[in-house]
Amino acid sequence: MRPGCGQNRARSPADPESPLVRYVLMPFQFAGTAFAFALFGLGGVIFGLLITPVLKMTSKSPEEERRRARAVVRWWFGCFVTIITALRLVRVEVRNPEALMKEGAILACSHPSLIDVVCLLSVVPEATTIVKASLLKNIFTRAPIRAAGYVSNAEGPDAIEKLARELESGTAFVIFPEGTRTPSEFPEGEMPRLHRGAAQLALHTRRAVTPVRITASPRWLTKDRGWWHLPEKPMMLTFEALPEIPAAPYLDLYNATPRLAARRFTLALGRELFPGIRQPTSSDAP
Ligand SMILES: CCCCCCCCCCCCCCCC(=O)OC[C@@H](O)COP(=O)(O)O
Repeated sequence: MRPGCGQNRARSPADPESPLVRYVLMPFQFAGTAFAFALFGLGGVIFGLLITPVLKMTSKSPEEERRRARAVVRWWFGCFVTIITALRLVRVEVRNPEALMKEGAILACSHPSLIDVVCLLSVVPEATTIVKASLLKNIFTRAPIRAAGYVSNAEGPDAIEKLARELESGTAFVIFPEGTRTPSEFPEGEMPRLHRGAAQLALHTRRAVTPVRITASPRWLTKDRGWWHLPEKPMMLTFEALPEIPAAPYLDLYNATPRLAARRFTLALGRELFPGIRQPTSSDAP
């Protein structure tokens, strides 16, 4: 037996990792991805021109309008994931979907790829999220974001109350505590510094946070490389909801020093999202 032949197993012609399939597929993947992104943006424009007015005219309340807008976004994101999966660029594994379906859950996630948020919002039944303020100025994304009532990261403390009401009504909240995509490499072996919004919301509402460890391999649609750097084999995107971090053990501290409680809570979250990676130094300073 040749050494290492376990790793170099013969590939069937249909194997998406075989070089032949890769070279035949690549032009289709390239064109298909460009098409899917164009479709994504076009969807955002059509949303503003057609869907928003229709939702306004046919919904009985602003809540219903928002719920239906979220359903449209969810469906559209599902279509996008289907296209990208059909192009053999991504494979999705959701380890415990039931944890993502829970009403009123705070889902705090790592963010290895631009597409993980699209995938997650296509899975969670009724969800809100925080978006970069710039997306509210972008003509391709602003209409659906407004209609779906997603929260801008430029909003102040009022957002906490708004989100607390949403959680109360059963809406889940998807948040990426890094505030940006997870870097390809951790500088100096330290995990990124996490924002404390998820912890603050959990402590304010006395709810648990569900850490959702999202991993991607090989990485694609990262912050440092354009979408045209297609992955050599389908990116395996894995979603794993971990045991909830309850708010209760932090509430006494929260009543005395809210900032410190939020910091400690966030450290616990970081340990779950990035196991074995060192916390940023001085992040537990009072
Ligand atoms: C016909 C239906 C049309 C629907 C069109 C959908 C377009 C809606 C856009 C919703 C945006 C989803 C939320 C994204 C959250 C967000 O803010 O993502 C930014 C980060 O990931 C990346 O940040 P960075 O790594 O710093 O670039």
